[in-house]
Amino acid sequence: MRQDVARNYEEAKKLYEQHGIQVDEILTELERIKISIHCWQGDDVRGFLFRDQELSGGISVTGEYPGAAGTPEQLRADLEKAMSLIPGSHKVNLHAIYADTEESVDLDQLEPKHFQSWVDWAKVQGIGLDFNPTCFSHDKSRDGFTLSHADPAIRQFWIDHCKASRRIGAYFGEQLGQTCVTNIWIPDGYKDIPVDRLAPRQRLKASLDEIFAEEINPDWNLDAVESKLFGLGSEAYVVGSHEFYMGYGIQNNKLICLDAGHFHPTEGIAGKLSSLALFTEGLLLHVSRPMRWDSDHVVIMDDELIEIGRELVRNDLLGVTHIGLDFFDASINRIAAWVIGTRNTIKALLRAKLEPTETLKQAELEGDYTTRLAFMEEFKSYPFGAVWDYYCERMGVPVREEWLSEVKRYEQDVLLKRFGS
Ligand SMILES: C[C@H](O)[C@H](O)[C@@H](O)C(=O)CO
Ligand SMILES: [Mn+2]
Repeated sequence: MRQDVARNYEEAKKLYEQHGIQVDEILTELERIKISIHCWQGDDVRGFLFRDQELSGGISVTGEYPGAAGTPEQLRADLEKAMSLIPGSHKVNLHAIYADTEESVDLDQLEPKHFQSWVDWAKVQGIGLDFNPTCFSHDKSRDGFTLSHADPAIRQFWIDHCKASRRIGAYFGEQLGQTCVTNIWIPDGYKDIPVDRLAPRQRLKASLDEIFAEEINPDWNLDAVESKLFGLGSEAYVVGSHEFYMGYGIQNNKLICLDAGHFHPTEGIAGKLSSLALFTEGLLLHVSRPMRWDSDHVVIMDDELIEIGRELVRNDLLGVTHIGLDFFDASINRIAAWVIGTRNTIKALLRAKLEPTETLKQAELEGDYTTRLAFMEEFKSYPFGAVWDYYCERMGVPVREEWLSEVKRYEQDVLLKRFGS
């Protein structure tokens, strides 16, 4: 243990302990929190199944930073490098297009065997896997509709893909001993104002009912549904809106996924957690950063992230919340993107845990809003950074910005040597 890090930690601890905040215990709790790291930051959401398909579905990756992973082996190596710089043991979130197979197989025919290399790898890493059907970047989603498509044959293709995805998720859960969350997001929607908003939603509801009809052990797989307000090309209407999935999820006992970029530009998700928690058995988050639109920028320590951390901690929601990341930036080193976004997410949780929650709640209850405001403001400059540094050192990952030189070295030794970089 580095002496400067240990010394700063001891000083910080004294300050927090004056307020009854048990820092050592908090660090033990922090170790247990898993963040689901999204594989798609590593290759700009291209996947391996259909390398010639353009990214579609109203999402977009911009930037030409060299070194994107081009094979499953490269993507896994990059994830390993990122995870070696992030404290704790986490999960990796896969999309169906990341199947690792020589077979030419379409989405509706996917089986667990097409992901065996991922499972083997996850076992070696000691991590869990999460999963997502890929309802975009495919010939059958070219007109922007999938599970709500008016053509029953196309709809059936996507239903079968989602059914296959749940079985793959269950296989992950069973093999790895960690529940897999399989999250359904579809891009379906209209660019311009529709006449019939109801019929596509009726079809989506019927498709979901068929997808979820098969009973799957909830210890292996949990289903989630992800809403959206608008996308590129679906500005006027999205079938799977927040209201739609909130209703569906509550009625059918599914996790409701809140993506931080899927609401009105100034609308945050933090304030929604306490309401949803009262009516659902669990939540899934896609921690992202919208900038003017659902731009999926790398997560930074901004007000929204701090507030999400606080809501999870203050309301004791960490036990029922699956925290996933969802951003993709190709204008910077992709491993750095993972490291920055994941470290920030964990750091925001630590920061929230280091607040005097009981004191704040008591002050609020007593109507002493002066104390509430004073404490909230003063704690913003308490030395949580010293606690974070100690946590990183204790977990065997680089302290502060020291991780960056590792990433730069990997870029020189590995990323820039990749074909096409
Ligand atoms: C690739 C992801 O599944 C996708 O980003 C989805 O979760 C989403 O947020 C779409 O806007
Ligand atoms: Mn998302």
